Amino acid sequence: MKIALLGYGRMGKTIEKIALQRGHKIIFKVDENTKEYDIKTADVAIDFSIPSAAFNNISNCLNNDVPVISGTTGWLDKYPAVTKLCNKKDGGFIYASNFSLGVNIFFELNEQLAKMMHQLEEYNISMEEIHHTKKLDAPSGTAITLANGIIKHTNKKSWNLNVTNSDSQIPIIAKRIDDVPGTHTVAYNSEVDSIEIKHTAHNRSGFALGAVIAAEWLYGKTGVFTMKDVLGLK
Ligand SMILES: NC(=O)C1=CN([C@@H]2O[C@H](COP(=O)(O)OP(=O)(O)OC[C@H]3O[C@@H](n4cnc5c(N)ncnc54)[C@H](OP(=O)(O)O)[C@@H]3O)[C@@H](O)[C@H]2O)C=CC1
Ligand SMILES: O=C(O)C1=N[C@H](C(=O)O)C[C@H](O)C1
Repeated sequence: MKIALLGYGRMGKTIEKIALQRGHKIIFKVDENTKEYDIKTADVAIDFSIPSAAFNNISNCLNNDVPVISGTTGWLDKYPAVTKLCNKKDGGFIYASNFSLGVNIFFELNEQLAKMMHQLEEYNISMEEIHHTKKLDAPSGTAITLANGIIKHTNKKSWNLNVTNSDSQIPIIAKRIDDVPGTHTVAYNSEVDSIEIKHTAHNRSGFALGAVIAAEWLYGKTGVFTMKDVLGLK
């Protein structure tokens, strides 16, 4: 496939390596300084840019009939508008807060655990995410997906960043340390014990491989999809 990379930072560069290994061509790379490009020449676009740029990047692809994958976090207030545009244009779109296979299994595990824990009032839930110091958004998109997975199965109504426990909210502690690629922990603590599930990314290759697999899967399809569709977890 001819792939356009919208965003050529840490993730864009890792995706390039994996896409080339899998026999794809990178036809152009867009960063903050790219003035003009013709998105129509791409078979598929992969957006790993910045929160303020993602919506325009995605809309430009959909308006030009180019299927698009986005892993950029921190722009989801505009997700309903993207869904509407994608359906109107009969385009193809996938967003995932985390494209790695391991995290998508972790998402399933998190929901199963939440279902098991929600009757046990003696346990307090909390979450922690740790990322590198260059990260622009907090909490991470992955932490928000995990929180939504818990909200679906419990009486928690929302999440709260860096605030201690409350009955209706899930506290998420966000830490920024050196070059940590991404570590997420969901913990249930009682007076007598703790249960924790944790995913630790050792590098960015898992995110990048998942994004390229998602792009391969999306090519030739129309609709708004998630990694559950790509991985057959539905
Ligand atoms: N879903 C997932 O699996 C994962 C998601 N992410 C998310 O992906 C995003 C990118 O992460 P990362 O690569 O680490 O970030 P980087 O800061 O390393 O890269 C961001 C890139 O976006 C570029 N950029 C800035 N403005 C625009 C624009 N208008 N159009 C296109 N590109 C632009 C930057 O250009 P310049 O260098 O010129 O400023 C840079 O190349 C983040 O939102 C992060 O949270 C990260 C890992 C996994
Ligand atoms: O910014 C990052 O680096 C990452 N962002 C994603 C997120 O916000 O969840 C995915 C991963 O944790 C790395």
